Order: sequence, then C-alpha cells, then structure tokens
Amino acid sequence: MSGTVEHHEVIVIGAGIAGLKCCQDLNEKGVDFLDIEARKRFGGRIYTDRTGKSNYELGPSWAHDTLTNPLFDEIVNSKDDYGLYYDDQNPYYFGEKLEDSDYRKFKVNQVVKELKKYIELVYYQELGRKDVSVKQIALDYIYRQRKLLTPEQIEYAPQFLRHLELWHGISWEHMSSKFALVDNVGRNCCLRNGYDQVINRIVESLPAKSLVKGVAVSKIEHSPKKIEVATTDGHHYTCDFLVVTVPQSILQLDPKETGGIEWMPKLPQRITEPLSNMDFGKLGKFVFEFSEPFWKHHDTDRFIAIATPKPDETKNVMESLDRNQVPSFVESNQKELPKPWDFPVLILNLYKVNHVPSLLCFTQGALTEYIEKNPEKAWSYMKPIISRLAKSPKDVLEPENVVCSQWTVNPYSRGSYAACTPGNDPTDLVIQLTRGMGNIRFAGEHTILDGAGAVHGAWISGKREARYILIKTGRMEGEIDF
Ligand SMILES: Cc1cc2nc3c(=O)[nH]c(=O)nc-3n(C[C@H](O)[C@H](O)[C@H](O)COP(=O)(O)OP(=O)(O)OC[C@H]3O[C@@H](n4cnc5c(N)ncnc54)[C@H](O)[C@@H]3O)c2cc1C
Repeated sequence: MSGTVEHHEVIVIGAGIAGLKCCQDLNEKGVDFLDIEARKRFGGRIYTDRTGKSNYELGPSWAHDTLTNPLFDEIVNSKDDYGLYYDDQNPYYFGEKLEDSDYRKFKVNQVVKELKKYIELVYYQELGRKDVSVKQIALDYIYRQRKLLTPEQIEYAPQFLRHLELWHGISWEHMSSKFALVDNVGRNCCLRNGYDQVINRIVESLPAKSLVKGVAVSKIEHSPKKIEVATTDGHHYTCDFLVVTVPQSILQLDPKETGGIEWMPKLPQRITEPLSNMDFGKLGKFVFEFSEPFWKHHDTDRFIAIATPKPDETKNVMESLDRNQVPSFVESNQKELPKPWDFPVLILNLYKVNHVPSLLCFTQGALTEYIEKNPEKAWSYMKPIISRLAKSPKDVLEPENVVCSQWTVNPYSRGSYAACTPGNDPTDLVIQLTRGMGNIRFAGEHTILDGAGAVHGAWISGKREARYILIKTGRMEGEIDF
C-alpha cells in the first residue's frame, strides 16, 4: 500500500450495533479508534423508517431473550422512553378461505406444538441424526402420527409450521430442522418508539471525528507485525487491532463485488470452510399506511396469513400415507413469480401497537427478493391477503404510502441474517471467528451462539472484542476466556 497512511490503535469496520458497541467500550477507556462504515448512515441492519405517519422498523422490531438480554436491561433502566410493549397476544390465523375459528376447530395449533416437540426429540435422542429440511421433518412426523391425525391436521399443521420462515427468512424447503426451533429465553418485547434510539444514544456518546460513513473498506493486508486497511475513497490506514463487524454475507462475498473485501493473505481455511457452510436469510418488511384501519380485529396485535396447501402436494401426501410410505416432497419452482397465498406472511397490526392505521408485513426468501426488487408490486401481492382481514371487500382501501425494506438489494447486507440450511452448523464458524486471527478480531450477529442472529447477540460480540483489546493492552484486568 502506498500514499499517506493514517494510524489508529484500533480500526473497526462497520457501524452496526456490534461495531458501535465495541467503539463505545473502547472510547470509555480512552482508546484511539476509527470506525469505518460503508453506508451513509449508522446502525446497519437496525433501521427505523421515519418518513410516514409513525416510525416503522424495517430491521429489528423486538428485543429477544429478555430474561438474559443485557442490552434490554440497559434499555429498561435508561431514562429514555423506548415505548416498550409486549405484542405477544395469541395471533389471529387466517387463510385464503379459512378463519381462525376453523383452524381452532381443527386443533391445528395443538398438532404444531407436538410437531415441534417431535423435532426436538429426534435430534435429542439421536445425536448424529442427519439434518433434514423443516418440510421433510414435518412429513416424517405426519407419517409417524398418521393414524392419529385428521385430514385437516395433515393438510394445515405443516403450513402453520412455516411461521418459522418468518423467523429465519428462508423457505422451509431449505431450512435446517435441527436449528429451526426458536426457544426464546423470556418474552419478546417491541420497542415502539424506534430501535434507532439505541443506535443514536451510542453515536451521540462517541467523538464525531472517530466515525467515518459512506466509505467502504476494500482491502485488508496483514502480517504478524502490521495491519493495513484500504478504503474505496483511496485512504490507507494502519492499526494495532482491527475489529471486522461486516455481515457474514460480506465475508462470503467475492472481493470484486461492491462491499467485498480483499484479504492479503487470504482468510485461513479454518474460517473459509465453515463460512462456506452457512447460509444467509432474506427476511423482508413491507409497511402499508392507510387513511383509516379498515380491517376487523382492531385489538389483535398480529395476524398470520397461512399459505394455501398445494392440492397436488396434499394428494401426494395422502397417497403415500395410504401406501404406508413416508411422504417426500418435490422442491417448488422458485423461478415462478410468487403468487399470493404461496407463502406465509406475518402482519403486525400497528393500529393496536402504535395507534396508526398501518400494517407491517414480514416475508421470507424468494418473496422478499421479489418484492424488494419490485417494490411497486408490494401492494398488488399483499392486497388479496390483507383484503381477507376487511369486514367486506368494498371496505378495502388503497394504501396512501408503502415503505419497503431493501435488505437483499443493499450491497452491504445482501440479506437479513445468518441462517442454516440442512447440514449447516453455526458452531464451527462461531468458534473460528471468536478465536480471531491474532489482533484481527471479528464481531457481529454471526460470531456468537447466545443471541445468534439478534441485536443483543451482535451487541454482546462487540463488547467481547472491546474487552479483548482492553485486556491485551493492559487497560482492563481479566482473563481472555476464548
Ligand atoms: C428484517 C430484519 C428483521 C430483524 N428482526 C430482528 C428482531 O426483531 N430482533 C433482533 O434482535 N434482531 C433482528 N434482526 C437482526 C439484527 O438486526 C441483526 O442481528 C443486527 O442488527 C446485526 O448487527 P451487526 O452489527 O452484526 O451487523 P450490521 O448491523 O449489518 O453492521 C455491519 C455494518 O458493516 C457495514 N459494512 C458492510 N460491508 C462493509 C465494508 N466493506 N466496509 C465498511 N463497512 C461495511 C454495513 O453497512 C453495516 O452497517 C433483524 C434483521 C433484519 C434484517
């Protein structure tokens, strides 16, 4: 590297929650640092849209694991009003033709509960068991319980299980069943006044000169003696410690792509191998703002639109069961344009939560990609689904404003967060990234198991790496326990 070189004790790449938390802890101990962020704003995957009638979360909505979430504890004890709200009333389920009361009559939720227990049990009882997709394991369960299930339960319980797609952002056909179940430690709490407040508080506490935005890191050259960083605006930096907090999708990216980073020498195989064994989800969020709430159930926090079972698939399943065979599935053609009712959709009723006549829809994988690429099609896709919530079709209003997430099309995220397809195991990658490469450290939601994929996990990982540096430089007492 040539030209003027600026030196900092620590360089942090990325100013999402992991990078910013790391900077906050370093700053408190007087460490000289520079945080380089590619986007023109701070916060990364935390993004609160404030262009409409209310604040809308296009990234995270909830604090998870609230019994063991140290960031949440800080939020609860802060002077700021985050508008904490538990939107965890039972959701209202509805389908193309069926209502919540129908699914209740069929006792679908009871079967889904058992199906989840079945998934837990099979991997617990047989540790080396081959990981299969969520869709396949649902069919295995149906086969096992075939004499005890009604036709409606066989048809709809697997579709209910697909709500997991709206956690992981990938299709159930491609989702690891071993890592699919979500067992939150404590209730999930919504930050009604905006997650961006968490980011703003940290940014306000840091010296402005130590935060650079709108500039991407393009190259990292390293040897045991020297770490050098080059950016897209032609600047060169050296540092004693480097903390890399870019998303897993960016670490996996070809360096020639926008956002990609060239490593010299290349990342070691112990990191690249587990990296290539991980997937990245595509959770999307779409807000529809109306002049008034035309939907029924004003008092319900959440609606879940259940995908319509495909008649030929149901027929195949029934025929396999008649033949006493485990049903198997044919992968659906992702190239077809998504049709309403092909996918489950989670809808937050912001009239209940934030007192605005708006609905916030969550989508997964192929559907997210499609709508994020074609935001003008968001309403035409959702209209038939949302219309089912109206008292009568003539009550349905056109939205006054539509706000769409852009996670899959943004070069610095390229999706939502780390996800597992069958056979993936996040443990190895987490171990290798936590171990780091000497003074090159890694933080972010993909570098931690407790809080993996979540805001608080990313926050804890940023804290972990600041602590590492503070101990290594003699500013903090303690043992490095990883
Ligand atoms: C739609 C959606 C919903 C979610 N819902 C929840 C939820 O309800 N609760 C929850 O806890 N979590 C949720 N999450 C996950 C949560 O948002 C993330 O886990 C967390 O914000 C990740 O923080 P991070 O610091 O690891 O990464 P990021 O926030 O992505 O920060 C990394 C930063 O690196 C920057 N960067 C990338 N490449 C470069 C480069 N070459 N040079 C410089 N900078 C670069 C990026 O621009 C980014 O700002 C959700 C995420 C999404 C997308």
